[in-house]
Amino acid sequence: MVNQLLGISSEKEVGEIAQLFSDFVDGCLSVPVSLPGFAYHTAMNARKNIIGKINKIIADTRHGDTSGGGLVRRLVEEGSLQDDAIADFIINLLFAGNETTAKTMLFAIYFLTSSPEAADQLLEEHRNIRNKRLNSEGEVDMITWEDYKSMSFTQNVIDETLRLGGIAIWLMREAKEDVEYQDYVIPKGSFVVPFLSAVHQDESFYEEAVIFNPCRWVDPKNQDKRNWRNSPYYSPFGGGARLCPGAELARLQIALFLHYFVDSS
Ligand code: HEM
Repeated sequence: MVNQLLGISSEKEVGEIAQLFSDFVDGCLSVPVSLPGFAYHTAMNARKNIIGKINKIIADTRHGDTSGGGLVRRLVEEGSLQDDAIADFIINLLFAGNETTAKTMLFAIYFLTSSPEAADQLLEEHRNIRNKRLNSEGEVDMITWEDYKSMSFTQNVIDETLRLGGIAIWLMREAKEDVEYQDYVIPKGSFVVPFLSAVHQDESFYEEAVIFNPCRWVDPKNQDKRNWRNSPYYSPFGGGARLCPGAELARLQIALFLHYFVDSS
């Protein structure tokens, strides 16, 4: 993510930003006291440092540096956002796309450890892909888009992980007008919390809903539920105008992580 957004590839600098970012995330959920020694204070300093690094890339771009720079550089070249909006946008993307994807990877491994059959099937899929990529010198070629598209069981594992262990448990909304729902009226201005995981784990939609079973997604009766872009039964990436713009990227990252993880284990 750091590489794609900021165009930074040196391991040392990526590590430094990862640390600053981790300080920032920790402090965002702490008591907001900005005094030395408090997590919030550390977080605000970390945010300032990250913004400093983004501003340097912006300045370098303006001085004609065209090497690297990632999304920041693209945004400067496009010229449609003010500098402070670029920095906020990048921090937002780091925030929205970092923990979510990493925790989903963690959950996938957690669920697989208690489901040896699914783990074996996943391993077989990835061993087959790896064997196909073995070249005549006995080396393994880089994974391709076609390889990714062929990971059908992996997609089942990702969908099942997001169903059972989705990171976005609920969303926050405000009713912009009175809304009638069954026998209720939700008055304009109400704070509404759609509880995604309650739907994802509802026995009336999913048999043995609390069991991790990636194969449920090949069952014909679940096909109409599966489309995460617009299914009312399955929305780990939200829906409508605020549908997660990073969903495809996240799925790709998780699939690649699983590929290299199971292949090296
Ligand atoms: C497994 C990983 C991810 C999950 C489960 C996830 C989930 C979600 C959900 C449920 C929303 C909707 C929030 C709402 O409606 O209030 C959302 C929004 C968003 N996500 Fe993700 N996300 C993931 C990965 C990513 C990645 C990788 C990025 C960017 C690189 C990203 C960027 C965003 C942004 C910018 C929004 C706000 C969209 C808007 O309000 O218009 N997400 N995400």
